[in-house]
Amino acid sequence: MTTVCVHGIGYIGLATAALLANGGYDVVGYDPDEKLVERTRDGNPRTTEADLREFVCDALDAGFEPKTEPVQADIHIVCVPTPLDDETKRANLDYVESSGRTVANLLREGDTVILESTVPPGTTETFLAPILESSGLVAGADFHLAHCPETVLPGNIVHELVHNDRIVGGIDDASTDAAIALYEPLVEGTIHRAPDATTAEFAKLAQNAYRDVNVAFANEVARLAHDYDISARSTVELANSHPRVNVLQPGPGVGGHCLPIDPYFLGHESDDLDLILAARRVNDSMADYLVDRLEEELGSVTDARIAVLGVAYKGNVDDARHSPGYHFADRLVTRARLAEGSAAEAATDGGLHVDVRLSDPHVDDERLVSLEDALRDADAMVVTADHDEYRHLDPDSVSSLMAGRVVVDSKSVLDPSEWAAAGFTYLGL
Ligand SMILES: NC(=O)c1ccc[n+]([C@@H]2O[C@H](COP(=O)([O-])OP(=O)(O)OC[C@H]3O[C@@H](n4cnc5c(N)ncnc54)[C@H](O)[C@@H]3O)[C@@H](O)[C@H]2O)c1
Ligand SMILES: CC(=O)N[C@@H]1[C@@H](OP(=O)(O)OP(=O)(O)OC[C@H]2O[C@@H](n3ccc(=O)[nH]c3=O)[C@H](O)[C@@H]2O)O[C@H](CO)[C@@H](O)[C@@H]1O
Repeated sequence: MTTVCVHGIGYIGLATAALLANGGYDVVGYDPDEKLVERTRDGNPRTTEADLREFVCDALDAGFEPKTEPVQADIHIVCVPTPLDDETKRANLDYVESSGRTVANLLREGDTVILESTVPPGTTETFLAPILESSGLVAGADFHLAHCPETVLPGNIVHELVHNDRIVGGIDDASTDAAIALYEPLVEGTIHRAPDATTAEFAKLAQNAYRDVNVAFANEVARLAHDYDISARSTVELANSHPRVNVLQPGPGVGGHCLPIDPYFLGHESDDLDLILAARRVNDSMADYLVDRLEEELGSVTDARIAVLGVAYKGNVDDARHSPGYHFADRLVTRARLAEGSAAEAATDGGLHVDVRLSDPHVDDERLVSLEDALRDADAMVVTADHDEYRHLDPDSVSSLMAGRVVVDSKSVLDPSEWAAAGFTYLGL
């Protein structure tokens, strides 16, 4: 039986390991995080996606072994984090480097190494290959090496893992063949053969930058529509009746640990980011824009009590990385401080000058309070994630808790006429 060692069993690695184990491969999932390994081994994986939980439990029954030690294997799959360095806006490849060294120590002639982490163009060939070659083996000649980017959508991972198309790019044809042979029996989507690993890396980043740019377009349209005092939601719906137009939905900004990061990777060895950087700026500025809208209504946010509903980066997920909700809360605090003094004072001022109550039914964080505590005596309610729970909020019950009657619905989850009928000033995007 073909043996596989998946390096990193976080969100992507765990699902990939489970897919392979359920498909008949002999799979070890190596992760240095002892707690993660223990709870995964106990059938309690760190996920709120019910079908992923079941998928992992099936994999454990099929022999999948989570371990804190890596093992030799015919195929090594690297699924480690690739965060963005906030200062330099460059990819931090430290985890890829250390994982590469681990694999180099285990590598045997004829093995295959697949990098699934999202990386800047050129990483597989010019960064990972030399690290693996410290084993004394030569990439292409002695072992196969390919990039196979992951494109699953959080919230729908098990379905997309099987049904999405895949892009596979090896450092040579034999490497591409070896990687395709691994996924082919398990995947129902089409497997696309990239001309090389760098093209596969680039294509993955282009997909995420494309989506980020398109959300930025929707956000700009929403801001323009407001200037004409018309509804962006209706505008987008009408514009999308054209057969070749599909404007996305405006929102409080773009979160998660892919879309706000991956577009910068495209500029790793190039100065030519322009539109893509502008889109990043537009999306990041949505939090300030929402504070502006709130100030237009409240006069000032200083000393206001604001209930922020939803700190997950999008609806019905528990992930709060690069969360628009938290970003909005930070901008509220900064604005309230600025109103109290100079920018220099604001930077050092420990006082808050605004009472921000954060709430989210999906996220586990000690800063969060219950929905009722967030809304009690609040001057305004701001929805920043499209959780299903918020679609069913009853305006009369909310009204009985709040002091003010202002609602900002940045994700279009509420019915504007229903909230207006209950006496609220409804601010949408
Ligand atoms: N989450 C997504 O939606 C998504 C989708 C597509 C691609 N990606 C990409 O996949 C990669 C992994 O993302 P994720 O969301 O699974 O991250 P994650 O943080 O959930 O998991 C990464 C895991 O790697 C482990 N790890 C760190 N160093 C290691 C090492 N040297 N050896 C073995 N394990 C190590 C960590 O302990 C962690 O459990 C990233 O490059 C990400 O950009 C993520
Ligand atoms: C190209 C693509 O599809 N890539 C996906 C993406 O996954 P994701 O979960 O990050 O993607 P989204 O669901 O788009 O959410 C991102 C943010 O954009 C906001 N948003 C979205 C649509 C909209 O109309 N208006 C918005 O405002 C939303 O609220 C949230 O904050 O990256 C993963 C990792 O690489 C991929 O694997 C996965 O395929």
